Amino acid sequence: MRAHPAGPRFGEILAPAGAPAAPADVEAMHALDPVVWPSTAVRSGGDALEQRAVTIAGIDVRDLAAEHGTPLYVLDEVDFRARAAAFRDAYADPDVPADVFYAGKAFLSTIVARWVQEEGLGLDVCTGGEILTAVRAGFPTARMAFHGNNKSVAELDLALEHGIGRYVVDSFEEIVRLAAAAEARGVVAKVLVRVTVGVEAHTHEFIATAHEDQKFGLSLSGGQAEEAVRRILKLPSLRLVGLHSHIGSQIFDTAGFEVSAHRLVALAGKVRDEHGIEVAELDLGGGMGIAYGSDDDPMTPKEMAELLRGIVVRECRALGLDVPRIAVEPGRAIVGPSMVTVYEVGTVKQVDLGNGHVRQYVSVDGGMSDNIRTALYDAEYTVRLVSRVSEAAPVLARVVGKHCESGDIVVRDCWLPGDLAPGDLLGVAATGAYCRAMASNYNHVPRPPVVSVRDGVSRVVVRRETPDDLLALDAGLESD
Ligand SMILES: Cc1ncc(COP(=O)(O)O)c(C=O)c1O
Ligand SMILES: N[C@@H](CCCC[NH3+])C(=O)O
Repeated sequence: MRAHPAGPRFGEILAPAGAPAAPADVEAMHALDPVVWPSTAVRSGGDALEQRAVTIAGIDVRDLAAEHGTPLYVLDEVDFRARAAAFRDAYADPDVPADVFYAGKAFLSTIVARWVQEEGLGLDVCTGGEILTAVRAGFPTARMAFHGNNKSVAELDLALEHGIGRYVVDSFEEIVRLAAAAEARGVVAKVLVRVTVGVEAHTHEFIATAHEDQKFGLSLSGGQAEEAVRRILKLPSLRLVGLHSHIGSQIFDTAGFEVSAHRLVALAGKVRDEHGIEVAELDLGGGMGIAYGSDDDPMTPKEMAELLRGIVVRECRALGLDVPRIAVEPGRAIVGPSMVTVYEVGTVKQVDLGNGHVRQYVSVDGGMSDNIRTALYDAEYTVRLVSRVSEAAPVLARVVGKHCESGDIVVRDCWLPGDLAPGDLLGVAATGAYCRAMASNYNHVPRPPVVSVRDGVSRVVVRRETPDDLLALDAGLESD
């Protein structure tokens, strides 16, 4: 392809220190790496460059933007279901029965809960709000597990009322609260003890959860986990079914899972020795990493399942334990890659970095209110011009939001065509997990909708908030 007449030539552009390498050619600048983008995302055919917009499930993103507005989260149903099914199949070993719970905290709506049910998965919930969403979807409550370090009495009662299948208890206080609530209802709650296994997971500090100095779980090394088992076994309204550990999120290094599985089985051995009972279930949590960029190389569900099964079986044999039922709770690994956020470009501004480089600040119509992950965790994303293809040479760019905050960054360092202009659409890949779920109304910005796409048809999953929705929360000037 020919280079843009006005700009530098492809292949001759040097990136400043710390920035990714510039794309080698027009194709690379527009490529949709299947590792990062949902499975049905492709550039449409046609020779004219403007025809080569991105389609998802056969729908042109320009049509999606025209119909639903921007910013817009586009959820690829086929991709979501395929990932859920891949987890289900990976853990479907007749010799070692296992359950896969989709972690609804990553993203939950009634439609998504229905897909999860139809694909044969269970559901991990951690608040009353998530429970009510799943209940509204008619999700079988026996296939739900209730997590959280500070479940309120009201939430526990709500869960018991709906017959939630598992309670992952996180503190001594919760054991007392849950036992009392179950007793008052005349039911027996099935519980797993959330164990802090003391693993330093290799991920961002804010999303690591099994090292000692944090709020989740009952410490293994401090003896609290064993003490929790003792207390549960004394309470007739609770039934101990298992042990649970979740080491963190966006993890690539399997060593943490291995150590965690090893320590949970060792604890199961101690429980057997002290109480003469074998725990029936071992839940190893979620946290499986996904590719946000082409360099990320996550394990497949199958590889991960084989690894975890292997460890649990081996360790149980060594201790003479029956192999318990295994569970995992992937959230990000199912919904993360299935969603793309589509933004419209507004202001484009150039800033001279003083080192021979210029940075193009590309402002979009959303930002940290629909994706807080870059600001919060230094997360990295892949962005593409999705409404057309451009032959302009790439420029070092930063995609920023519209909020009153300089840290309002969506994609910190990327290369985008040098002719980006207001009205162009950008797509940010792999925004399914913890983006809409953690969205806010900062600066009174209404949260974007989630629209699912399949076979050329789009469907609103969560509608767009309106300024009226936000104003309705304001008590107004009249106090009556
Ligand atoms: C207990 C528990 N299970 C599952 C998950 C899901 O994690 P991920 O979305 O990284 O798979 C989380 C979140 O980190 C969690 O806290
Ligand atoms: N919210 C975090 C993950 C935490 C998962 C819940 N324990 C993220 O966006 O990566």
